Amino acid sequence: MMEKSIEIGDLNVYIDKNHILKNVNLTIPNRKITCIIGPSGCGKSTLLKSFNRLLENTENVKITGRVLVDGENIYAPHSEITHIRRKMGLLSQRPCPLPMSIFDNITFGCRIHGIRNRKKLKTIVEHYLREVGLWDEVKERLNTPASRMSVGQQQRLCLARGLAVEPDFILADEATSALDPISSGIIENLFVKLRSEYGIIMVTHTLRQARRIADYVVFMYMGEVIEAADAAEFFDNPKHELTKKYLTGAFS
Ligand SMILES: Nc1ncnc2c1ncn2[C@@H]1O[C@H](COP(=O)(O)OP(=O)(O)OP(=O)(O)O)[C@@H](O)[C@H]1O
Repeated sequence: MMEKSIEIGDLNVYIDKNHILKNVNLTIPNRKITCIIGPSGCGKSTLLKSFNRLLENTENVKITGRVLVDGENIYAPHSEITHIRRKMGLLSQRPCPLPMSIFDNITFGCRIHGIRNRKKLKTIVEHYLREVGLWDEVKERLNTPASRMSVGQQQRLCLARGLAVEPDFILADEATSALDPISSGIIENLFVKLRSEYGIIMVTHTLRQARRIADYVVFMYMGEVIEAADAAEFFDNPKHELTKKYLTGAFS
């Protein structure tokens, strides 16, 4: 089977006439952790949002170019948004559990996609809570509100909720920056475990985090992709002057 990937071609994004993403050409590999790094405001989140058409919620946005997910241009006129989003699990900076029980949080997406059988839903809940290492912590209180969990647990719950709809990719926007070091480490370790099954794309502003877990690195500066390479190559043998400066901490 052909490996799924995200291919970005001549992607330009304008917001209020500001040129935010400048002619981005890039292939994001599947079954690897890709870290998008670069200084604040360089367009990391905008690039991530372009992968599941989240930018369309922004006012005065204009997007040109292609994003091919699994060979399909998600910006083609007849492309359907639910179908695209199903391929992408999204993890935001702050955990955002739905205002319902732990159980219902996990099954929310499945129910939208038509799974109603209670026994099947129970199996799904246990499977994905185990996948994120939460089962033993919460199995006795599946029907209590998710909001009562700790922030770190909530973030793992949100990850489990995303996984439950069986996406191909996980998009994580600084998904550990609001967490304490222990919870943050748990999420990092989960990403490392999950990369055998999913393409994980994470925006991070900590270079150290990228050094710890990235397989592939995309370095952006002022809306442009300056350099994209396998992590070992990127960190040990950067090609571009700007990359070298960024890695030595000349700017951050
Ligand atoms: N909704 C919006 N309206 C206007 N400008 C926006 C909007 N979203 C992003 N921008 C602008 O686009 C540029 C890129 O923003 P983006 O959030 O993608 O950068 P980033 O690299 O993720 O930054 P950070 O690391 O600070 O989160 C910034 O100049 C920002 O001000």
